[in-house]
Amino acid sequence: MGGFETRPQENDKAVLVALVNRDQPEETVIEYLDELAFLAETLGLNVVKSFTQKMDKPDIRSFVGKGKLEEIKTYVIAEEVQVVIFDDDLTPSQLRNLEKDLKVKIYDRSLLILDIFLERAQTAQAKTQVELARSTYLLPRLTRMWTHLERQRGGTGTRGGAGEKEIETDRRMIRNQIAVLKKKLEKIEKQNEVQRKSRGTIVRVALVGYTNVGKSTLMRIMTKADVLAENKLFATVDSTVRKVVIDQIPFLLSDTVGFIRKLPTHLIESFKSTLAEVMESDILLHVVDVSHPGFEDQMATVNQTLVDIGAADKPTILVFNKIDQFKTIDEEMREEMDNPPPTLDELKRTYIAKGEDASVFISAVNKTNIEEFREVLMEKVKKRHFTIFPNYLKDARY
Ligand SMILES: Nc1nc2c(ncn2[C@@H]2O[C@H](COP(=O)(O)OP(=O)(O)OP(=O)(O)O)[C@@H](O)[C@H]2O)c(=O)[nH]1
Ligand SMILES: [Mg+2]
Repeated sequence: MGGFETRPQENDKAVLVALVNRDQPEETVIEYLDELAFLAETLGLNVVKSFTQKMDKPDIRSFVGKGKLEEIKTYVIAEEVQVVIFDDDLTPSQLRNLEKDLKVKIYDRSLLILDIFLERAQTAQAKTQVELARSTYLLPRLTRMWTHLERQRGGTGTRGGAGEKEIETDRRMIRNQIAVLKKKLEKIEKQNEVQRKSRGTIVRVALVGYTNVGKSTLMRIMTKADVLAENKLFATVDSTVRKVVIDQIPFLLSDTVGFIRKLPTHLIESFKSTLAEVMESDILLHVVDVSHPGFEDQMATVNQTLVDIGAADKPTILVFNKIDQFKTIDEEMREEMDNPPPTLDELKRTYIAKGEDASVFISAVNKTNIEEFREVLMEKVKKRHFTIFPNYLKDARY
């Protein structure tokens, strides 16, 4: 049959390609590649190898240098690799050149994330948002291959290479599609706004955090609701809001899409309305996977994303999750190391000393310290609640 499908097939063989900064430590590089592999595996791909090149800036023509490209090409042919995934966004011309040189599906980080979102989106709103972000991303990147792919996807199915004319027709089609999606989204957003307003004044708490840290698991514990939690990146793409009542005080708890490094900007842009739950909330629960070696980087990414969406100044509780998985290095080894990683106790002391935010250390899966977490949360919820309703308990009693 020949031809390519738009999206990689389950179990397609994939290789990863990333640039390494001269001053990046080895562990960071491994972590970043692991994350890219996790993204690819979330989409069902079979990652067989990764290539890195020490370079501060990508090559204008082909992202990696000539020699590295040859090396990748040799491997791709020998091992019958079907997809090559680049860790950074490719420019339209890099994409074209790489397609020409490697003759397999070329993906980049953004497109991978967009496709995961596309697969995961449940509600009409999330679906429309992802389609919009994806179309906006693809518009300047239409190549002969993509045009061919998108046509197959849309069922128009032209066989053989598409010409410049067809690319132009497809551009027009995608532009129209973008306009339609935008209108659709506006309509959905209006409905949602009405819904959000009709909830009245009630304290609103939002779970935020890097992807896969345990937000949905915590949501499930707090609400006993059936929320999907999975060891996959971006298990949650839609927002869920539930009412919780603790100590007679009601509040709304929302679970939403997780953040990640280099989240495509189009995606943030089109997810702004989903993130409205975060923007309009009174209190943030910033969940952190403390067992992840890069958790502090992840926290920085989350904080930056919160700044980007204008939600950085809210009262926040840092919830350090997965303490059951936290790896401690034994004393003897620790003494021999120049710069040993902190123990859990040291971490606790550091974050308590920082003191701007409340912090708790829990295991959502083992339900460790959940009581303490509830107390810290309720203290903040009550404070907010009584600012909104100074007479609440009095009214309730009499
Ligand atoms: N060991 C351990 N695993 C946990 C804990 N909490 C959650 N997990 C696991 O971590 C994985 C991700 O959990 P989720 O609740 O889906 O994470 P999330 O933050 O909602 O992830 P996204 O929706 O993908 O952003 C699942 O496999 C959970 O079972 C914990 O306290 N300890
Ligand atoms: Mg989730």
